[in-house]
Amino acid sequence: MDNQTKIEETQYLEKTLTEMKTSLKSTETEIKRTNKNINTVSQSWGEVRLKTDTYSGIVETAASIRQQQQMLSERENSKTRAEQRFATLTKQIDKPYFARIDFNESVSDSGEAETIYIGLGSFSDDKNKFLVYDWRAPVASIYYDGGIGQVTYLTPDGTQQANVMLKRQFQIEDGVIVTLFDTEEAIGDAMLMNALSGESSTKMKSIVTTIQKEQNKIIRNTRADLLFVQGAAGSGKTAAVLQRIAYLLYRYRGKLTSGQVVLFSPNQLFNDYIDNVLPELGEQNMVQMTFYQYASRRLPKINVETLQERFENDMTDDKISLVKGSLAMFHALSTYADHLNRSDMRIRHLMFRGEPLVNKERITEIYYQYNENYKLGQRLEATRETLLRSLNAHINSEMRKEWVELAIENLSKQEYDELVGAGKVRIGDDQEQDAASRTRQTQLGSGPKEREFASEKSERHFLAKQIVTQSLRPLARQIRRGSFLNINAQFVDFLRHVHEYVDLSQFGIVDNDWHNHVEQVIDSLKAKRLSLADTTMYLYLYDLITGKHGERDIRFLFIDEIQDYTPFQLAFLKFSFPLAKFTVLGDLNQAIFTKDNAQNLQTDFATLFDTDRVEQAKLTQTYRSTQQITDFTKYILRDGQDITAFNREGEKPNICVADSQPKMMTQLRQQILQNKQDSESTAIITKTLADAQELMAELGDKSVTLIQSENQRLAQGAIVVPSYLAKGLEFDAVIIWHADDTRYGDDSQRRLLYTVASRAMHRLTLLSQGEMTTLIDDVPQHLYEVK
Ligand SMILES: Nc1ncnc2c1ncn2[C@@H]1O[C@H](COP(=O)(O)OP(=O)(O)OP(=O)(O)O)[C@@H](O)[C@H]1O
Repeated sequence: MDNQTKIEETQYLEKTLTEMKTSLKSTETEIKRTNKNINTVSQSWGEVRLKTDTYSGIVETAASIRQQQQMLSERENSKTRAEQRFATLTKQIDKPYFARIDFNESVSDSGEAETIYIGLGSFSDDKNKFLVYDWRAPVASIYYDGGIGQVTYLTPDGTQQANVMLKRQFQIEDGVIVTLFDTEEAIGDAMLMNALSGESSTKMKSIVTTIQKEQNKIIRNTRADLLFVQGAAGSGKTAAVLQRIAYLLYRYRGKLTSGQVVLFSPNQLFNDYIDNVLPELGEQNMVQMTFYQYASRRLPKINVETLQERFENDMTDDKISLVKGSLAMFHALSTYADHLNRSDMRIRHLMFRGEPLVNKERITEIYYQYNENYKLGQRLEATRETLLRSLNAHINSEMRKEWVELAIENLSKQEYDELVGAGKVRIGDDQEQDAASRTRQTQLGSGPKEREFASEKSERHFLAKQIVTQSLRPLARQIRRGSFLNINAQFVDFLRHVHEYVDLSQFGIVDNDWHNHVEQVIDSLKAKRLSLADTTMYLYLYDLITGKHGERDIRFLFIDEIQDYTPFQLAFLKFSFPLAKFTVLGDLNQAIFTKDNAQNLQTDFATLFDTDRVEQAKLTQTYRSTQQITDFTKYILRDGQDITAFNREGEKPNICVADSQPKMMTQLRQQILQNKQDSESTAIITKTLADAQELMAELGDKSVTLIQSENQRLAQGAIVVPSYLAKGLEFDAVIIWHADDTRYGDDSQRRLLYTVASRAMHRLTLLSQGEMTTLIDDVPQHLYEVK
């Protein structure tokens, strides 16, 4: 790079920095000013007069409170905007941009080239001239999509062409240009190499400076309703998708918030691992959860099968898992629910004081008295209303009963005061939910008011009414919650009648096996436990019966590690987020839960979308591991040949065979020490949790952390982690514990072994007791070292 160029670029950087600093100062002043304003408004709360004696007084007070609130929230909004701008600018000042391109928009245009600088966020001077463009701006796509010369790039208005004359990349640190070089490629290998050679950290980083063309397509896709991203381990699926979220938040700014974007991730540790990326890009994190969290949150009284149980104890017959996870089962449940519109709804008595107040026959009659145009949800709503009304009719008859008489006799002074002071109570008054009742209580004040009664009879009448009304209140709540529907019984009824809706023989299941299975499910339901497959079916049935239409506010839904979902679960998510566009990422080779069943996943899921709106993207280049590790791991797979490693050199994977567990332990200790000396973060991956716990006990090394639950935080230094929790994560060095036939003994473990081995970035060690696992028999010997 000649000197003149350096001088010019330094001048441009200095000019940008000066403008940024000025802007930072004025933003700071703006924050101070708004803070002061907020204080003034807050202080003036004291001036709001509370007039609650008369109706007009209450209205007046409410109006001035509202006005005050509005003023406060306007000022707080402008403070938040200023604070956000301040945070972005502070970040930008260190590295205002990372690239420059000179181009003509029209290919034939021979006029003067336009020059733009690209950074994490855009920045314009006080004359509104852009000094830096956001990497997500349409024009910035030129940078990612091609080299020098004619480049076709994607914009929201379709493809555009440009003639690129210069592509320059910068490394700027603390406001100083460290390196700059011109390149002719899309994203130069040198830059990628530089990005990948850094040490791993416990947190994933953003990849904006080195996004690859294939990834850019995924990031900027706005057309597809279902975007399928397939790619080998470490091919940057997760990375691309996180930049995609940042892109979407920018592209639809003002219309889309981070709360309308949901990411389903494989486990909680993974959430922790990726949660720095969006903030690093100046955006707020999307909503992140696991499918387990989503499902179990809705069934708080049931113990839903955890990740560990699903991985280690899933005893369900494979054929049964297959049918339960199938789309056929999903459609069967929908048909079954249609049928419930006509008959067979399981209903419970509405019990009061140990006896049916409204018996189930009567409720069933009410439920089915509405015409056939009613949907299940409407039927439920209408039944609720009728039942609530009928409760009022029961007040008078109950008031005459002996238990009420007794209750009046036994009232303590305090209970009496509370009853007469509480004002008129309606059955529907429910402290948690009824805002009107709260308002009434506020108006009346919290203390009991003296109440005069004309006669003893009217006092008794009043008290009786209060007592009955109060005791019926829990019933009103039950009605509102629809607890007269017996969903458990309904679920079991469906299971018992499944053969009427699905051809079980097509799944190789005989009636008797199914029958036995249903009995097992009933037992576990009684014990308040459900497998994840059953939970999903249960929730879908529940939603159909209660007429839920899903969360319509969510606009984009992302599912990572889709191969571990069943078609049923995916269909349920589509039903639960009906207006969301889906981006799903997966690698069939890493299907550790659903195994072979994952094969039809993509086609099955696609049937739920408009064919025109389904798109696919494939990533074959891997970035995580060195060439040596990728070459080794791809041979563990039977069909891993189209995986190409990014050309980054490292040592060959090493295999240590020991003839006893103590010797294996000695080798483990040596390897941990070696990795520590070489500053390589290490994960010792065991197959199961029991293995991890046993190993920790024997190892007795306080500097090593055991990760045994997905709710733990990732720790610095070496960790021991069971295989199913390592999904989606990466480490400098990986040691696979018991890489022998005792743990990885047959073909069904092939994908698991591939998944754990592909977590390694620079160093991979396999420790075995006795012979190595036969799953590496196909790996050419020159690809590894044996110790
Ligand atoms: N364009 C890129 N530039 C720099 N680094 C990248 C790029 N793409 C991916 N990486 C890095 O490669 C590593 C693997 O990426 P990522 O975790 O997204 O892969 P994945 O396909 O989701 O893998 P897995 O299926 O194993 O979970 C990460 O460290 C990521 O930062």
